[in-house]
Amino acid sequence: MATALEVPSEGTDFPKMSQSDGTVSHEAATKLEDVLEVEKTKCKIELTKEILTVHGKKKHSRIIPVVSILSAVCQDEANSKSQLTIQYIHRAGKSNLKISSICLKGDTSVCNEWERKLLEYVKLVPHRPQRLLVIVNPESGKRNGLKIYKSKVEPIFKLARIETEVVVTESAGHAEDMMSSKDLSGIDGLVLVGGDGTFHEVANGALRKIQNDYGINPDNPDSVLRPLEIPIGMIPAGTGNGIAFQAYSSLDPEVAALAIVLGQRQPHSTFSVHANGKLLKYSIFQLGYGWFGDLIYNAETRRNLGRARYVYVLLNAFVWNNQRLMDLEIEYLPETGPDVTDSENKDEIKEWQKIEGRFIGVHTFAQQNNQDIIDPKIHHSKHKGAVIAVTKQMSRTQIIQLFYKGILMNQIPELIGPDINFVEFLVVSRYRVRLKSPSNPETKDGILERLKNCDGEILQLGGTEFEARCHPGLVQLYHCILPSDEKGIS
Ligand SMILES: Nc1ncnc2c1ncn2[C@@H]1O[C@H](COP(=O)(O)OP(=O)(O)OP(=O)(O)O)[C@@H](O)[C@H]1O
Repeated sequence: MATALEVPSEGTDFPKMSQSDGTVSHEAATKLEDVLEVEKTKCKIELTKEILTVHGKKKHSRIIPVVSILSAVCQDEANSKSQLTIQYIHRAGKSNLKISSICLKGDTSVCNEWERKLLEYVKLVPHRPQRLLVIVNPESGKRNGLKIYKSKVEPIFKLARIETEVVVTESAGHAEDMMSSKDLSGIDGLVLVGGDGTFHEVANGALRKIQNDYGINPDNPDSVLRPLEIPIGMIPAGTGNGIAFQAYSSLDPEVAALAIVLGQRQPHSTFSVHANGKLLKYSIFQLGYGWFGDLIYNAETRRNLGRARYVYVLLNAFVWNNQRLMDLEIEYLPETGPDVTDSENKDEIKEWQKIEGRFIGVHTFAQQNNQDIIDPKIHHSKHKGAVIAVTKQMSRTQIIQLFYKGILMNQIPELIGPDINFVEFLVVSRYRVRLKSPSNPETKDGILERLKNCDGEILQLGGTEFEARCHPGLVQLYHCILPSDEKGIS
């Protein structure tokens, strides 16, 4: 039997109803109590603003946090009796959220009152979305985004009584253009149905809009940017869906929809990428120059292969192993973070540092802001910067190490060790890259030197120099905390 006890309410950012001093408010302490039937057995039912409790034999009893209630629906039966069906979200396995239900029977007037009260309390749950803007890319992945939305996501949003405004994109760039002028007042969250590219467009449009609204010059890397106030959730319907996997540890659209209903959110660092005095794009997930950009360029030229294109480019990279070495000058502003207890680091003055050499590329990893940054020297500090990886030429074994253990599996800490001496990890708040001797822009190398992988999309730099600045918490992602993640969440 599934019980709602599996939903953690301690040690996570599940929204809580208690007051800031830790006490439960008078209203929350007020209980609604009744006796209703569960499978023909009379059971005592209690409801506070935080918990619904069904007392009874083991198979009937439940403790269901109000935050996890998906729906409460009362249906009339004969003789002034009704059935109240309560659906709730709970964990099932490591990376899964599931819906279970319990049916309570009793007098119609009592069941109606319970339905009313449950819905009232659910509406009070902090962060629970009531109105969402949904952007569907019908061309992502296997071109089934709309079908996924209609069959798997919309029914969940309807059960949760979430109002939606749905926009189906008509062309590449539509989502970004729309978001850059869309009035988001009254909207609690943005949901996109698609892949990483659609996420990137939605986030970029929304971030541009908010800087514009507040009169902030986004082109200047010194500008302090305004964070996006509402979270973004991704329903995986693309090819790679890396952002969705990072957020939910699952590529199941129903898990994503349930996580969005729960309203859990995680602040996330974002890079602004600048070149020639202009903001080019915001990057939320990954930013790769050199070899990491080549991979995405090669993958995009094989879009006809669908998901297999990523395997194709990796196999190619592995088999041919013809890495382009580039003479790079990398300047960076080290980030030591506010909570560093290590006295060695405490008084460190942040000054631009420089490394130069022949590298195959520079890659930036996605950074959730509540997690410890990965740096052996300052491992336990809560950090505000981001890790960039400056990579030297790799052997085939090292390529496997980097991809299997590192980027694809998102297990970067495992990369740090004596066998990872081909990557220099730097914790930065800002960095600049300059290619010292660029190739002719008409040649293949020249083309590759002038582009980046920005969230899995090709970003044209218009030159061979760029600057990227990390903005902690600029966006928030709907996500799903798994038990193994709890210690990393404050
Ligand atoms: N209606 C449309 N017609 C054609 N292209 C579109 C449309 N709507 C969006 N696009 C473009 O489709 C591109 C690919 O979308 P997306 O990245 O979401 O899917 P994907 O490439 O299959 O997945 P992933 O990026 O996760 O591998 C985006 O760059 C977007 O600009």
